[in-house]
Amino acid sequence: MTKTIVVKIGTSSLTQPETGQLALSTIATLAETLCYLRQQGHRVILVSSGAVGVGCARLGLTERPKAIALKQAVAAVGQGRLMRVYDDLFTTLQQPIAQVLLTRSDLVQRSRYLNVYNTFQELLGLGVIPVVNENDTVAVDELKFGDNDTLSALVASLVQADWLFLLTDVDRLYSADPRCVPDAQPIALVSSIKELAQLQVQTGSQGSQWGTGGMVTKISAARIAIAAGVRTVIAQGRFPRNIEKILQGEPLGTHFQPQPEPTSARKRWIAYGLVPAGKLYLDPGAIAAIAQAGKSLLAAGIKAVEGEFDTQAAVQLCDSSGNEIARGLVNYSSEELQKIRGCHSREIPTILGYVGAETVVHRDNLVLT
Ligand SMILES: Nc1ncnc2c1ncn2[C@@H]1O[C@H](COP(=O)(O)OP(=O)(O)O)[C@@H](O)[C@H]1O
Ligand SMILES: N[C@@H](CCC(=O)OP(=O)(O)O)C(=O)O
Repeated sequence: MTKTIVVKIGTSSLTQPETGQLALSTIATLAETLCYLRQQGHRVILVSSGAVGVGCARLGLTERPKAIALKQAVAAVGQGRLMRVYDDLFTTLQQPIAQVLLTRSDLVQRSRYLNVYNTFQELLGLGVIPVVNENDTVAVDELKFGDNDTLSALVASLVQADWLFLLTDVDRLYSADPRCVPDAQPIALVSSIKELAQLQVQTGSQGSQWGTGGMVTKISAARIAIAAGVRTVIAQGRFPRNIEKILQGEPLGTHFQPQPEPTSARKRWIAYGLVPAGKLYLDPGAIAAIAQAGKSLLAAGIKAVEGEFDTQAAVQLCDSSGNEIARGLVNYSSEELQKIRGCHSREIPTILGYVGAETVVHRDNLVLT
């Protein structure tokens, strides 16, 4: 049966750790594997990092640049080289590919989000393998995916993929970073988001020398993807053929089982496409109402408002410690919410001088995170 498969490969797998030069045999095997999947009739998307790493190698830089303008310039050098290599390999295998460079803002605006969706559908319908990366050269800090793990999960969610493979330089997720904790325990299966929280995996904050985000971003990417119904696997990038083995049922890597009832496409856009513009701190009663009873958020349950935003902005709904419980689109601006927070809905017309919505976030616009 045709499956939609998103494969993300990180810089640490695409380049030689010692020199930063391209790991050509890995990339060639990856190309062969993805072509094999296409021949099996699957729809395939590759999310490839490496623009900054390859750009550094091309320019003789020995460290990942920290200054934003330099990083953006280096990415512009590396992205072209990377695509050249991919196109040579895939063309040899008679497989057309496409370059898709995205920024966060492409997913924020609903019309652009739908446009990106349509473009992916057309490319996949044409039998093309889209090669996706963040458009590092133009991305601004406030509107960035920041790492390709998140980007790949958002792409997998957008196209409603069946599988997301996060290929990296370790063979799976461990209870702690195996580089620092030699007796860290391998984790084969994570069966729910709740189980993931209970496992209390230690990730450290750092990835490998050239990678961005380490395991933290892979775990949060897995969370986004499984909520969208996408089975996610963290696996070793040096052996791309393992993807075929995993699809045939071999127990390799760490599997994250998808949520049985995926969140709807619109709610996924609210939760992960939009960038939250503020925070609403809720009292325990409001948290129980939205999280357990599936109700809308009313002004009475809001204790504090953070940030400045207009009506219809996306905001985070948090407990008193600031832990996010849900996201939603607000029916009032931050200025209005400062006046009506803690009040009963029937008082709103008197306080604001007009009749507004009864709810602050309607349950149709609210998604638990
Ligand atoms: N709990 C953990 N299990 C496995 N690897 C971990 C863990 N915590 C941190 N890591 C580190 O994450 C690194 C992979 O992240 P990163 O360098 O960003 O890879 P990539 O370039 O593939 O995105 C591994 O090399 C490993 O040292
Ligand atoms: N967009 C950046 C990649 C950022 C990133 O997430 O890198 P990695 O952790 O290696 O997957 C690049 O192409 O260099």
